Amino acid sequence: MTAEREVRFLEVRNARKSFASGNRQIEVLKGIELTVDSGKLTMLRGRSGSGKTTLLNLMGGLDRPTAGEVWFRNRPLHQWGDKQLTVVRRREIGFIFQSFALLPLLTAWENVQLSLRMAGIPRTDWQARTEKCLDLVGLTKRMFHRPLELSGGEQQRVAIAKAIAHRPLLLLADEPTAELDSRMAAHIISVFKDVVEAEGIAICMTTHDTALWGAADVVYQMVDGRIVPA
Ligand SMILES: Nc1ncnc2c1ncn2[C@@H]1O[C@H](COP(=O)(O)OP(=O)(O)OP(=O)(O)O)[C@@H](O)[C@H]1O
Repeated sequence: MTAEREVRFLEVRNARKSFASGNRQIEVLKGIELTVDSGKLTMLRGRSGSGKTTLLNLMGGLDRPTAGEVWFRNRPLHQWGDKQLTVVRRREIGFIFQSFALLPLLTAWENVQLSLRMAGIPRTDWQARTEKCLDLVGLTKRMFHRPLELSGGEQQRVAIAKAIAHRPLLLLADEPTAELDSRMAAHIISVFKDVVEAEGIAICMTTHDTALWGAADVVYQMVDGRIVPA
């Protein structure tokens, strides 16, 4: 009898990723083992070039490993084609990148609403969900401002509201605090903790900001394409 495998929310198993550089292959991920759970804030720390973004891309189905496995809710993303990955990304995953990715001519409200429209959420749900998400990130009073009328931290909070609006189960954030001062960065992390608690989702973010690690439920440290004890 074979033992049943415990199913985790997101599992990366012995993942490798190489890129071609001229006629050489550069191995950027060298056998990554990692799990991410719902209701937890997970941080990936490591120097620039250690492979954090490459790993995040595998976890979010933006790219596939050269070898190894990525299981998301017990489904093998490493075996999936582009169409299936696009569907899972659109429905179940939210992304936040370093640059805020807000549309400059739209208000905070309109930016969040746009992501509901893109995700195919029924129009009748837009108002309540937009209000809820902007409230969760503490921007109720500024929801009719355009990005340029908001501070960097406020813009990033709009980006969070936008990324969680369609109720993803997993939120991936690549250096979400890199362009913010330490006070704003701490605020963004407290918003992440509120989102984890209020929505019960999993958040995995990369950061090299030492001051933030203490707020994580789980920290993985990356060195040169490998996970080492944090
Ligand atoms: N598409 C690609 N083609 C070739 N090399 C790549 C590609 N993507 C990433 N790399 C290389 O892989 C290494 C790791 O990059 P990655 O962006 O994952 O690191 P990182 O830890 O996120 O760094 P940073 O903190 O600077 O964003 C780098 O040396 C980078 O040049």
